[in-house]
Amino acid sequence: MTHLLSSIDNKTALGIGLPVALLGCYGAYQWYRSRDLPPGPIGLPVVGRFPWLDPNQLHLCVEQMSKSYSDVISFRMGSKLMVAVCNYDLIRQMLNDDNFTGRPNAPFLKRITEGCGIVLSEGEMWTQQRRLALKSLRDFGFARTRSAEMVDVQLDIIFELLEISIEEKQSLRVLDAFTEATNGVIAQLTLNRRFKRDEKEFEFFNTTLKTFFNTPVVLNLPLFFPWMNTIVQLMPATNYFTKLMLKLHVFIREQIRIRESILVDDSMEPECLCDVYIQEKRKAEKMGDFETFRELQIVRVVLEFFLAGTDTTARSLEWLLILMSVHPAIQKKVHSELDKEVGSDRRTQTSDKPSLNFTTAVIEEAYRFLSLAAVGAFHRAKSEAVFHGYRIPKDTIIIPCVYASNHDPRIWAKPDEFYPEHFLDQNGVFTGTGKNVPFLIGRRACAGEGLARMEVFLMFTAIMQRYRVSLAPEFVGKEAAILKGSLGLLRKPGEHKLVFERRANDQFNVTV
Ligand code: HEM
Repeated sequence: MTHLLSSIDNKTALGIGLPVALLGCYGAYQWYRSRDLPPGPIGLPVVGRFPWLDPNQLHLCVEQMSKSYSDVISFRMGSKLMVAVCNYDLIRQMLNDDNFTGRPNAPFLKRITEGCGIVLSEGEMWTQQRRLALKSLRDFGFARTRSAEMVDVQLDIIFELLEISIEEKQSLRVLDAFTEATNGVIAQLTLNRRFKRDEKEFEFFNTTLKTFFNTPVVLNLPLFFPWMNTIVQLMPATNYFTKLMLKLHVFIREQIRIRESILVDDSMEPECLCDVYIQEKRKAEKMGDFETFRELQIVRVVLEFFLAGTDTTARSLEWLLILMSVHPAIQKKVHSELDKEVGSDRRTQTSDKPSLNFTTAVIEEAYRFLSLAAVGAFHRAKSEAVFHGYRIPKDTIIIPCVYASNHDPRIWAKPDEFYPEHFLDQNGVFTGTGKNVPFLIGRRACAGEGLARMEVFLMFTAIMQRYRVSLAPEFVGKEAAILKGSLGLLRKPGEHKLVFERRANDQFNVTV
């Protein structure tokens, strides 16, 4: 009997003691792992903070954690240590440090890119490709006259669509029209090609790009759970999306062939980014270097300008029109300024910017308020470092939280309101972009900022010159949900449609 009792006691003791001991070990391990790290919430074994993070509103979760802990916080997603930086000065300091210019190792994308291109590359390869891409785009009038002419061509197409919607008294989702327009601009800049709207090749390209933007999140999970890599590789979706990307590669390769056949003589003036790369490739090969400008490199750079430069710009325009619909008084002030400073017998030009203080402030405020790339693009610590007094281990994933910085009440008078006065002085003069970081800052900042700003300014002002925009009646009252939207790679507005009206009368005619 005594023996039986003592055996029950032992079992009970084991039943309670073992979990307590395991928990104690886990706690001690966590404590050891997180010594000197930025403060932050503890997560669960294996999954880390995943169960607490809403991927559709990740920017708000990060902002909330930073309010509870500090401007620099750490937490785990799966087995990966994440450090989020939520303060302008610290973002600036971090992104100017070469150690934080790495990119996380996303296995799905890495298999496709093989380290080529700009967006995911690192080190010497990245520096070289980025410098050349920026230089060649500047040389073709990047953000200057030539690109402005390309925008004009695209505007004609947008106006055609808006006119049809007015004639047919239909409400409209504008995103597709803007995506086509921004694709058109990039096609001309990178490939010197002007696609026609209904051209089969362009339709295929547009649709494939659009599908790729909807790559399921699960394909990128091995970034946080490396043990999932093999499982994800075997999934049908991986196969489907890899094939899709390779189709885009084939399309760009065909375009490179066309440019190569035109560029027969090396002394010919390059006409687009692709030409510059072809000439550099030929030069390098003459010197025996077959790696730096191998064809995949050119393919990736061109494709990345489409991937990074179309949806971003198109979404900014879509959001701007939503904001004008939700704030009719602000829209009215934009109309008045455009009428007074530009009139109705020509389209706006970039040179009009200095006289369009209010409109420029509205655009800048939209960039801030939206913070389109709300959690930026992830960076990676290339080696262990001390930042702001905290230890940042090698391979930590860095989140430069654009949204938290752009909604920081220490910087912005009304952080959660759409308030163009953030960028105006007492005399109504535009004060400059200040601490607004929609394109991020530092060594890896957006390579297309100049082009994006020019496209958004010219397209938005041209539309405002002609049209008044409002929410379709069935969406009135749903403004809060539309503005809240959700976060994929970029912040998307909630379900909505817009209605356009000609502003003056049917004779209103703005010519180029
Ligand atoms: C409103 C439009 C746009 C926004 C809000 C935007 C925002 C951003 C952000 C936040 C980054 C990440 C920077 C970092 O990692 O530190 C980025 C990177 C990049 N963007 Fe943009 N972008 C826009 C338009 C464009 C356009 C039009 C192009 C090209 C024509 C472009 C090309 C790139 C490239 C190549 C990178 C990668 C830079 C690198 O890794 O070195 N973007 N962009």
